[in-house]
Amino acid sequence: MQRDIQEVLYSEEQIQAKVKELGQQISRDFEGRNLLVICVLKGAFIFMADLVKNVTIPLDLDFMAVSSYGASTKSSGVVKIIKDLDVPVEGRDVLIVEDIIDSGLTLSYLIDVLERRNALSVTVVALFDKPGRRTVDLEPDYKGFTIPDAFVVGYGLDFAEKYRNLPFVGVLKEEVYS
Ligand SMILES: O=P(O)(O)OC[C@H]1O[C@H](OP(=O)(O)OP(=O)(O)O)[C@H](O)[C@@H]1O
Ligand code: HPA
Ligand SMILES: [Mg+2]
Repeated sequence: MQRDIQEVLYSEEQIQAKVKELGQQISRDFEGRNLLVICVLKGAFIFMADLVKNVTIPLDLDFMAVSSYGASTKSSGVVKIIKDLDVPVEGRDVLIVEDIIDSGLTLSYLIDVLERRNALSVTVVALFDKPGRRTVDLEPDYKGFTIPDAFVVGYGLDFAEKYRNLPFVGVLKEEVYS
């Protein structure tokens, strides 16, 4: 697995430090609110687990699974809901937890869905932001790292379902997917 990585962008330690910082910020900003944290599966599962351990205020959790990449390094452009939320979002302060914003299509679709369901507020935390590839104008409210225009894997992020279990994030060698 490690042999397929061209370059490590962020180590496990760097990621953990950033996640802690984000958790503390969110704890302060959402104090006294009716917080519902939504994990966007599958990619965000590790980030979500580490993040909520660093949030010190009460919260509810739910999961939504969406997919648009499949076994490609480019978005299909079609965001599919594979699993929907179990709870209504009406009147809730919703925090969407994403591993990465690339084209922005997944997030813009999700924000639209949650707003149409009358969430009180919709906020986004993304660990990685790849602004160079954006096709939809969109900025996360909380961001971990800005990354270059390369396909990355690890810490939940996959290529064709592999590499999610790497504890760091790195650039995948082009020969692996071309
Ligand atoms: O900004 P975008 O171009 O929409 O890309 C970001 C989305 O793509 C990935 O999900 P993917 O569709 O690969 O599903 P997965 O999380 O199950 O891997 C990633 O986890 C984000 O949800
Ligand atoms: O760079 C990426 N890596 C893995 N999954 C992704 N989904 C969008 N961009 C990426
Ligand atoms: Mg994926």
